[in-house]
This record gives sequence, C-alpha cells and structure tokens, in this order.
Amino acid sequence: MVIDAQMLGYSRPGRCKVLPGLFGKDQTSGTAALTEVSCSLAEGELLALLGHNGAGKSTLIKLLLGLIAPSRGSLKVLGHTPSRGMAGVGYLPEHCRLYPRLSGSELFALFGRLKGATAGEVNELIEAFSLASLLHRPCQSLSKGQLQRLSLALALLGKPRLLLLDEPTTGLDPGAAEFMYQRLDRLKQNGCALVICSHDLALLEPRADKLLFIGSGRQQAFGRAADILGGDSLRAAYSRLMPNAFGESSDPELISRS
Ligand SMILES: Nc1ncnc2c1ncn2[C@@H]1O[C@H](COP(=O)(O)OP(=O)(O)OP(=O)(O)O)[C@@H](O)[C@H]1O
Repeated sequence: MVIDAQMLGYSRPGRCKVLPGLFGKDQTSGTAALTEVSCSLAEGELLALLGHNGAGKSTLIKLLLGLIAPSRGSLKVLGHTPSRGMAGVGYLPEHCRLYPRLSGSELFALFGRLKGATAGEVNELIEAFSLASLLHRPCQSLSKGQLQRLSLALALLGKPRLLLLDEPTTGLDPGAAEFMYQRLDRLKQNGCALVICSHDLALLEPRADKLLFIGSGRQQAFGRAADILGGDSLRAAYSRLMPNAFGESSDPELISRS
C-alpha cells in the first residue's frame, strides 16, 4: 500500500494572546483542521482530492509529505511514517517557488544531486517535457506554463513511487493542462501512485480511480470512483456530497459572513 491513513486528524497549535507559544506543543488545544480522514492508495492508482476552498486538502498533502505531524490517527506512506524529504515521494506545490535567478539546468543540477538522479534520468526528463530550449533562462523569465512543466519535471527526479500534486493545472491554457495530464497518465501506467488536489473536475473525472471528498476539514466520502459516482458525473457527485457546492460559496467563513 502506498498510502494508508486511518482516522487521521490534525489540529493547528493554539495561540495564547498573553503568552504566545503556550499551547505550541499541545496540538489538541488548537483548531481542528482535519478530522477522521481514512483512505488508502495502491501503486498505479490516482486519488482525486476534492473539496471547497479551505476544506483541508493542502493540509492533508502536508501530512502525507511529513511537513506536519498528525494529532490523531495513523498514517503510513510507502510503509513508513512520513518525514520531510522522504525518498520515493515527489511533490508539485500549488505555488511553486523555485529559486528565481537559477536557470533550469542549474535547478536540474541542484535537485538532481539532492535526489540522486543520474545524468541519463535528467536528460530523459528534459526530452519528455520539451525543456531543452528553456534550460538556460533564469526561471523568473519563464511563462506560467513553462514554469509548471519545469516544476513537474523536477518533481519527478529520483523516480518517485508517489507523486502529490496541488492544483497542477491552475492558470494553464487547455493545451498545457492536457500536456500535463498526458505525462501524469504515463506515470500512472508505469505504476506511480498519484494524489491530485484540483478543482478541474473535467480533467480528473476520466482518470481518477479513487475519490476523497473533504468538507470543512471532515471526510465526506472516500472510495472507488465508480462506486461513489454510481453513474453520475463527477460534478453531480460533488454537488450531492458537498453542501452548497455550486451557486453559493461553500466556504463556511464566507457563508457565515453572508
Ligand atoms: N498556517 C496556517 N495557519 C492557520 N490556519 C491555516 C494555515 N494554513 C491553512 N489554514 C486554514 O486551514 C483550513 C484548511 O486550509 P487548506 O489550505 O488545507 O485548504 P484547501 O482545501 O487546500 O483550500 P484551497 O482549495 O483554497 O487551496 C483553512 O481554513 C485555512 O484558512
């Protein structure tokens, strides 16, 4: 099993106004950001992580990456308790902050060394992502789509067995988004497990093996896509499972203000 999460919960550390940091180590006294999430993912499967803005999707990704530790429940990634920078896991963040003045070739050299990638592997990625003509430009001069292509190629250094992608197609034109998903399809066929957090339901629908819906930090549904959809479109299932999904804002903070 690539991911095995049981009754996972995460509370943000509380803050004391009089003595800041008083509750810093006592995570149970903070705000619950994620509650009772149970899910699993095997090799070559794609899990679509769905939910409204602020639902807790990125928080779950941070738990899977070992950037934050669960407050409750158990979590294993590739058979281990997740830890920062663990081998076999690639990550494409929503806002990719690469060193702006470094060129693509410098970034490949840097991250390639960190991830133990061979020169052959780097060259394969440069070719697969059509990056050769962009490699000598500082990455701050690249367009959104070019930067996203470079970022995904960098995330694949070290041949990850699990790839986590947070909004991989936001801001991409339809051609660039399709290119991105074609690359992801190929990785999946080669056995890589994928977790994709995205609001682009049309691109996710034909590809997702499993669906995890999170609403206000709480799991609304998890299972095989075919079982959850039951013949519905992903948009219809989203609307059925997530109250106020369309039309009105589903962000509880916005609802309470309206
Ligand atoms: N560092 C932080 N400190 C305090 N609260 C935070 C922090 N990061 C996120 N939150 C809050 O936790 C909740 C879940 O945030 P999260 O980023 O996981 O949502 P999301 O589902 O990824 O949203 P989006 O689709 O908008 O990216 C939100 O209410 C958010 O405001």
